[in-house]
Amino acid sequence: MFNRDIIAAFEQKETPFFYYDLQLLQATIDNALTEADKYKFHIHYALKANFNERVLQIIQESGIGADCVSGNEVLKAVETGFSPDKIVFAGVGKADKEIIAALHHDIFAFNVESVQELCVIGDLAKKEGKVAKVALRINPNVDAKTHKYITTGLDENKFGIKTWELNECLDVIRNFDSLELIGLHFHVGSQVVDLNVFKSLCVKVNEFNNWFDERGYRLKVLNVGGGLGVNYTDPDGDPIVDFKRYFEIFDQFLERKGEQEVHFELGRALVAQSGSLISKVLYVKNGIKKHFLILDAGMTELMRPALYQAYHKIEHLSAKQLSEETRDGSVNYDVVGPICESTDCFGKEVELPESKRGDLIAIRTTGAYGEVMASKYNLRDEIRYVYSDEIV
Ligand SMILES: Cc1ncc(COP(=O)(O)O)c(C=O)c1O
Ligand SMILES: N[C@@H](CCCC[NH3+])C(=O)O
Repeated sequence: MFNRDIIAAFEQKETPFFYYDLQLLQATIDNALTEADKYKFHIHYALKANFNERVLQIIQESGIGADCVSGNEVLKAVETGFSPDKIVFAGVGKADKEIIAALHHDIFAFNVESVQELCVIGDLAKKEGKVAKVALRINPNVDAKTHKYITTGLDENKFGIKTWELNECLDVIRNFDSLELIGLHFHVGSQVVDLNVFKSLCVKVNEFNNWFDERGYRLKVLNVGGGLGVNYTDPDGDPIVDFKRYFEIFDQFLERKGEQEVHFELGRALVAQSGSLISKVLYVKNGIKKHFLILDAGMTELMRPALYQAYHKIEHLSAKQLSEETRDGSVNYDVVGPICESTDCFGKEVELPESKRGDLIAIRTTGAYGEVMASKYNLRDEIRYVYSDEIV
């Protein structure tokens, strides 16, 4: 991803910053759309993964819809130009003002997460003189086989409606003229790399689809959520995920009835590989048992390692500028940030070329859940970013 010219340009920039490869982003989107179009599948982009202005603009221009989890994300999607009839609003704790804002924008659908929320949306829509289109988010109890902190579709997770509450949901919907049931929504978790998980999800979706059909509800939309994982260990070998296989699975295993639409909410798979966090070595600390590389980026820029012990590939960019002969040997470093927390660590015992103050380091696959999860802790600088078309 990084040639000599790009690295030379990085050397002139103030670090840390997020670098976005917009060409890779475009290629990823194009590939996802090509594969989804084969089956007339609809893609919504999960804004929570990254709402950087230019990233979002490119996604909006591709015609993909928006999956939002807050009133502000709905507003951001509208401001960016996503058509309201392609905006869905999910989230386990929608506040009244967020629901009202979404109603005013006549969004495509609310993905409803509880019986109580259904009543609140029904009430608010009635007061606003609107009909809210709703999809019921059912917790399918499918194990996403991912990190326990990012699994969402198990009975013990807070998300979605439990199956034994579905009759009650139908009662509520029948009681409100201001509610229109348009579909079902599922999401099993994030960073799912075992595609068999999606086969199991399809089986569950079919069961629920039948359940509703038997009760006279031929639903317009089956929304199967997102969660498709990316390759964190080999970002250059595997820059675009296998959308072909992913969508094939849903075509093969999902039993659509009549004209039912299938909707996806992809976040990470669309944006993760196009982002890298670029940082400089501030200090090299050689201890008795450990060697530390202290970077100018920390958990405030990229929280995933501290939060989920997530792996991100760490690359020594300055060494790439040197010829083979002039490179020093390698050292195992704990690569850490400047934040006043011991969990502020990007990787332990990472084998890297022997490093010095000022060397450039790239932390890869940070286009998803990087910049958006940044914090001001320790009163850190605002996040900086650099786009590929600004430097080449
Ligand atoms: C309901 C819902 N939809 C979509 C997504 C997007 O997930 P991902 O970035 O894993 O594709 C998430 C996050 O996991 C989610 O909770
Ligand atoms: N933020 C998480 C994923 C959560 C996805 C939203 N449900 C991550 O970095 O992997």
